[in-house]
Amino acid sequence: MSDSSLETIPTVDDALFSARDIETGYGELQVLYGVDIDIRQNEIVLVFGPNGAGKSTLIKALYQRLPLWGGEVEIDGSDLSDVNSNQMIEHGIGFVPQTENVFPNLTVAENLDIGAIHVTNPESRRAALLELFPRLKERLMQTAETLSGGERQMLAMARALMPNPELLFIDEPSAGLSPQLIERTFDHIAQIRESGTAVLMIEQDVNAALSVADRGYVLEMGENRFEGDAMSIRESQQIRDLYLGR
Ligand SMILES: Nc1ncnc2c1ncn2[C@@H]1O[C@H](COP(=O)(O)OP(=O)(O)OP(=O)(O)O)[C@@H](O)[C@H]1O
Repeated sequence: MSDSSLETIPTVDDALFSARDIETGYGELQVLYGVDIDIRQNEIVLVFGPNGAGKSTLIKALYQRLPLWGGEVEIDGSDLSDVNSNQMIEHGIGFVPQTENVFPNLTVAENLDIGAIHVTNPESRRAALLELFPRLKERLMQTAETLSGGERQMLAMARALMPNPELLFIDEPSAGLSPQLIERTFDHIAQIRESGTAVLMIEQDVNAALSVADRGYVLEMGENRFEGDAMSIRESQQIRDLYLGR
C-alpha cells in the first residue's frame, strides 16, 4: 500500500531516541515485525493504527516491559538493550501506562514524592509541576482514588515527570476521559513539550492527538505503514479514509 500524498520521512538524522527493527510478541505469537521509530528532542510523536496493530506492545517493548526478540533501542547514542524498565528513568525515559499509573490509597503529594526517587531537588521539581498542573495543587492531601479521571491522568503524568525525563512514553492519554478533558489532557501534553520533555504517545483519538503532535507513525499488523509530519497526516485523504474514519 502506498500514499503519494503523504510525505514519507526517511530515518531522522537528529533523533534523541531511535528504535530499529523492533521484534517482539507473547509466547509463540509474534506481534511486531521490525518496527522503526525515531523521536527528536522536544518532539511529540504519535503512534496510531487499527486495533490489534501492536501499538501497546510497541510501547511496552520500547520501555523494556516486554523482552525484545530483535532490534535495537538507543537514547542519546547509548544502547538500551540491556537496560531494564526500572532503570529507564536513569537514562532519561519516563512512562505513563494506561492503567495502574497512580497509587490509589496515597495522597497526591505522596504519589509525587514516590516519583521523586531520582530527583536531586524534589521540592522545586514538585513546585514546577504543580504550576503545570494547578488542579493538583488544590488536591495535594486528597487520595488518588478520590480524583476524577482527568485529575488522575494529570497526577500520573506529573508523577512520571518528577525526575524531569528527556522523553516520556504515554499509553492512551485520553482513555476514559470526556471530550472536554481530552482537550485539556492534550493541552498538558503540549506544555510538557514546551517544558523540554519529548513525548511518544499511543492514542485512539487520533484527531485530538494530531492537534498537538509533530509527527506520526501508522502501525498496521506489527509493521510501519506510514510516517510523516502531523500536517501531512491530517491532510492525507487516504489516511483519513483508512484510519480516521470513525
Ligand atoms: N499479554 C498478551 N498475551 C498474548 N497476546 C497479547 C497480549 N497482549 C496483546 N496481545 C496480542 O497482541 C496483539 C497486539 O496487541 P496490542 O495491544 O499491542 O495492540 P494495539 O494496537 O495496542 O490494539 P488496541 O488499539 O486495540 O489497543 C493482539 O493480537 C493482542 O491480542
